[in-house]
Amino acid sequence: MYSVNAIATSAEPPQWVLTLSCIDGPGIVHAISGAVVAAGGNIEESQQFASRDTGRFFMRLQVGAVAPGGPEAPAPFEERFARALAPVTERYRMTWRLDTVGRPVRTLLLASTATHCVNDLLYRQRNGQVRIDVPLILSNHTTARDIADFYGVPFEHRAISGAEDKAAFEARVLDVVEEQRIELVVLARYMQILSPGLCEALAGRAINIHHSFLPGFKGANPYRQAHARGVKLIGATAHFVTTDLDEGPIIEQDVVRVDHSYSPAELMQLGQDEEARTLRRAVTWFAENRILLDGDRTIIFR
Ligand SMILES: Nc1nc2c(c(=O)[nH]1)N[C@@H](CN(C=O)c1ccc(C(=O)N[C@@H](CCC(=O)O)C(=O)O)cc1)CN2
Repeated sequence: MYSVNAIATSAEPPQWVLTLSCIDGPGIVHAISGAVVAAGGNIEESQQFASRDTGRFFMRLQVGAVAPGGPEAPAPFEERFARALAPVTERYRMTWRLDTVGRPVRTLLLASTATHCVNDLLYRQRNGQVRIDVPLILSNHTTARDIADFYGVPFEHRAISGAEDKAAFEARVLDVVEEQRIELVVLARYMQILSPGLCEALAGRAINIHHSFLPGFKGANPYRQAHARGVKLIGATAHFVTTDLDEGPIIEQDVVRVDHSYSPAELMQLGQDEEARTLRRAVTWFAENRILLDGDRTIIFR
């Protein structure tokens, strides 16, 4: 299975990022770098990992084009590279993806009442730190509308007060994903549990920010649980969304020290920065093709 996304995005010479996985074995790196050279490319960044758990090999390459191609009319680098890769990907039965470095990822934000993660992502998108395009914010509350208006991002409110509303909301998510060619759905403190059907449809392309250091304190009120438990560290966890609540493969986590003097409200206040920072990193790594899945675990090439 492979895909090629190649839209040039800036004046700098274009770079490509190749991510791949396959059953581990000898000669993979040699074969891949040979394909880069054959296509007239230069490896500018390379990371790899062989998983003893699953016996699979994972690799991320960032490649620049050096040679314009052969004597005949030069084909674009991504075509030359895909052609050179074909025998290698077939021989090793690879799952691979070729993308352009810096290409903004089409991202749908889902929100509820909390706005700090939406605000942070739109601010970072605006200043070019997070390479995403956000065609829509979809929310079951109206709280984030002002922030969406400030950043000029379309906002759609659909209230949820029962199962029918929830099903309609989820149907709208799927419509938007198709209509807007969405590559990533971000649950930016979206507080409704997604159905198994939607989780399956969005498998590997929906990221949630959970407001605790998982696996501790699952559910909707982790700060209250943390306060009651008297923890000395609180945190946040960005993970892929699966049917099992707060159980999806973890992408990034962060913590901050607290003590007995913090009320639940103060823990929530303090935790907002951790949540925003943790989600920002996870979305950035997704946009830069730095996340690969090894079963229920992630490999992060950062
Ligand atoms: N299928 C999944 N859906 C969602 C996940 C997930 O991991 N898998 N994460 C949540 C986010 N979340 C914690 O991070 C969370 C959100 C909401 C709830 C919850 O109990 N919600 C209640 C309604 C609460 C409300 O309306 O405020 C419910 O849905 O009945 C627990 C955890 C997002 N979705």
